[in-house]
Amino acid sequence: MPSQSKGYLTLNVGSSSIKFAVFDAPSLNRLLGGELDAIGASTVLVAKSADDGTIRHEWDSGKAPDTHAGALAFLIDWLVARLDGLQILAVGHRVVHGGLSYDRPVVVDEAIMSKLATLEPLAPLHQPHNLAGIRAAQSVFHGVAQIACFDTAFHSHQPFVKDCFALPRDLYDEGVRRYGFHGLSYEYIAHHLERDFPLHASGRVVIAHLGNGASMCAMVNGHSAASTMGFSALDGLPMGSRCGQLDPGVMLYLMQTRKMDVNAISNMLYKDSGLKGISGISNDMRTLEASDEQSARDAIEYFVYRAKRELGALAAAIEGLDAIVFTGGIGENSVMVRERILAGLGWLGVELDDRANRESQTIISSPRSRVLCLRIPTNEEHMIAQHVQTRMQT
Ligand SMILES: Nc1ncnc2c1ncn2[C@@H]1O[C@H](COP(=O)(O)OP(=O)(O)O)[C@@H](O)[C@H]1O
Ligand SMILES: CC(=O)OP(=O)(O)O
Ligand SMILES: [Mg+2]
Repeated sequence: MPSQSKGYLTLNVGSSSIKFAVFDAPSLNRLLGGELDAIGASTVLVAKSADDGTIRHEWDSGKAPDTHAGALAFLIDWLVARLDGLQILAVGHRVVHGGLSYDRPVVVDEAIMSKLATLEPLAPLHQPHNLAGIRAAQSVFHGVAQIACFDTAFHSHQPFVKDCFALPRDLYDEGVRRYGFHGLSYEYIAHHLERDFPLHASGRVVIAHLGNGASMCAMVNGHSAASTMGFSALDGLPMGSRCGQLDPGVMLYLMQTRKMDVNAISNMLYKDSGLKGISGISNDMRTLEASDEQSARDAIEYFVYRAKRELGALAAAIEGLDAIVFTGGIGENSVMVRERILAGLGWLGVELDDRANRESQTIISSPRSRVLCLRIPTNEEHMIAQHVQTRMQT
């Protein structure tokens, strides 16, 4: 990396991955970026430098960090060794939950850290790791601004009916509402659409962010109008290891009949459900697609079924549909999942172009399709860097 220059570091700690990138300031050209993928299963670090050189780091058997904390500690050391004199002006962090208080990026201080920690129970697979990322960066980049960018911010300021639950009203006032997540990803896609598909960007779009965490967002004129995720990062679509939408009666049953306590239920819903729970094999779509087991097929079938169902519901919520965008680890990479979801949406005017889908082109619908279907890789790190730069300039 060029010494004497200045830049921003961004950290995006997801449920199965830690993505990172270093950007030059003020151009926001990416100097280095990559991810630690499949944390806990078969952690691997893959990164790309600005000249497109690929760097791959694998560990000897049994030596790979198998927790987010271990992966983070490794990554920070690894990054510092590669900065080569680059001055980090600020570090931007994806923080999934901003609660009622934070609807835009903030420079964190101790009071904010404490407040964000109170939201950990609403996103236990993310929020503690997001805050650990801030602590780790603080300990290496002394005195450098740590800026939290929130997944929830893109969905904030919805009208009452869109973010309430039909519960006693005082719970709403206390903050028990639908927040929605993956907002940095949706915001990035919204900008991309505005640039490359302006007509559709000003219309009604459903973005399917399908990764280890999965949600959909219905957008009207570039603004979030509805999301499948709610109060916590559990609701909506089934995910790698999270249940998605669940009848609250099941929770009562687990407590009353199985006598399960909060920890046991939390572990089940966050870590042992979704694709992993149904298949009994893996949370990872790659593994399930490669498996011949019936339970793996069941898990994929349920994922596709719920995706079609939620897509239909969101199209109804925004009274029509002009475009669908696939993004996230599954949305960007699984030809089969995209094909199967779209094959069930002919009634909405969707017509897939098989070849374009197989080739993972940007436009994957046929020219006759009434709804434009797109595959657009997300870039939460770039969105964070944009927020960081804006925040540093104000
Ligand atoms: N080539 C692929 N084919 C199918 N699914 C994939 C592929 N690559 C990644 N995935 C899926 O994407 C998930 C990771 O999604 P990603 O959005 O990067 O992660 P996170 O939710 O942790 O941010 C993996 O767990 C896996 O299910
Ligand atoms: C909110 C969420 O589920 O994030 P991720 O997809 O990164 O796990
Ligand atoms: Mg993610």
